[in-house]
Amino acid sequence: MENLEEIEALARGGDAASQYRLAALLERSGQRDAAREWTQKAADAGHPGALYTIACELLAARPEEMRVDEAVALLTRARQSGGGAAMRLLAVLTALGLGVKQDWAGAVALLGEAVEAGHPAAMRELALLAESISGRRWAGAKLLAAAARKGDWIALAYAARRPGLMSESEAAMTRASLRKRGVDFISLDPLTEDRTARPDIEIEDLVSAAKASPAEPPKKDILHEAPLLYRIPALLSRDECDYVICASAPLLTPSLVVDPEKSAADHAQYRTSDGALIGLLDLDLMLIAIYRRLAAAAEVDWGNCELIGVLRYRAGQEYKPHRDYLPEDENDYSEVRRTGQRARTLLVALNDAYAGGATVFPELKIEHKGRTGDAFVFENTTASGVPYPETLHAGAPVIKGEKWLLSLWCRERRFWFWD
Ligand SMILES: O=C(O)CCC(=O)C(=O)O
Ligand SMILES: [Fe+2]
Repeated sequence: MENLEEIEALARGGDAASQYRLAALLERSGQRDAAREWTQKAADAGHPGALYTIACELLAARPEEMRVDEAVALLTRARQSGGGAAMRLLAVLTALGLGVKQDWAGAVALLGEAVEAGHPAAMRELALLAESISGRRWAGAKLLAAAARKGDWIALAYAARRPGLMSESEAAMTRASLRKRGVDFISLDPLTEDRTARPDIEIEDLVSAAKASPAEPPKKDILHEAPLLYRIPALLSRDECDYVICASAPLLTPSLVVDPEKSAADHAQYRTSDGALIGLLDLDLMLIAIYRRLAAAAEVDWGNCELIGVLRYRAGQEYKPHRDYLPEDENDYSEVRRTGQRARTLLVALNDAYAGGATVFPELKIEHKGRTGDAFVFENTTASGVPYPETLHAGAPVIKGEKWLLSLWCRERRFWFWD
């Protein structure tokens, strides 16, 4: 039990760690204004956690109110006093080119710093990123195991199914406790494949592996021309798909869609799945590397993409027939004019252990159901933005199991919300 009076006395005495602690306790008991004041005091005293908290608030604002430069200044101060979370967020801003010059290698170096500072999520992120970019499976095993030992739940989920990273009994216990905590959206069953690990790989080598440019997407398999529809098998690996699922699972809410009758975002019966949008503060370098690969697969500039969406359909849930281009009415039209239409849609099957749930195009007589990691891309409009009504499509009802789908809508022109 913490003694609130004692913490408060220390906080009043100017101890930054106690000020930050007190702010957290006040926040938890709903005293937001008092919490904010103590966070500010702790930040003024240079506490990295407090500086990071305020920077996140500045970045969570609506794009036109986002104070990016101030956030970068706070994060830079936090980084100087060893704040791993700040280093990790600076890495994201550097990869995006938001408030700082865009620089992938510089971003990975910042992530490496966060790893050296012992930040558990950064350790898991670098391990999986290096594997993903270099294609060297298991290369990050040792770092992943270290992140798991520090309690990072995503690292635990990966480590518990990789043979040899934990003892059998430890792995079984970990799996049971993850299931109890509701982590049942990815399979925790041990993998059977051979381990080709190089368990001695060092952080430095992982950092340099992760700095490489992403590989070109594999070849496409064209299903229809004008409107163009194509498949790219195995665009993402299973580990990458599970990463997207883990990142979005805590963000799921009942879906919002633009109802074509009302042209307003509404909790409609139109789409009955749950959905998540991966926003700025949810991103990390692994997700950004995936994002860039998705844009390349959809053959659009990354800046033209909307946020990555993830949909989870349970048995009986569906996405009724619809078109992805935006209705040209007063609500959306100025935005459509600025960014262009939703010219292309990219879908990636994040899992495949379910029945039903195909994506169907009744007018084109095309039905698609991907294996885990397969991408499916279709044009919604001509190259000059004229809608193709025959792109009417639906996510058929799931009959058994859960369907997890990544959905990315791509505009004709630049879309980044924070532009
Ligand atoms: O669930 C599906 O298969 C279709 C999803 C979809 O149409 C969309 O995300 O725009
Ligand atoms: Fe759609």
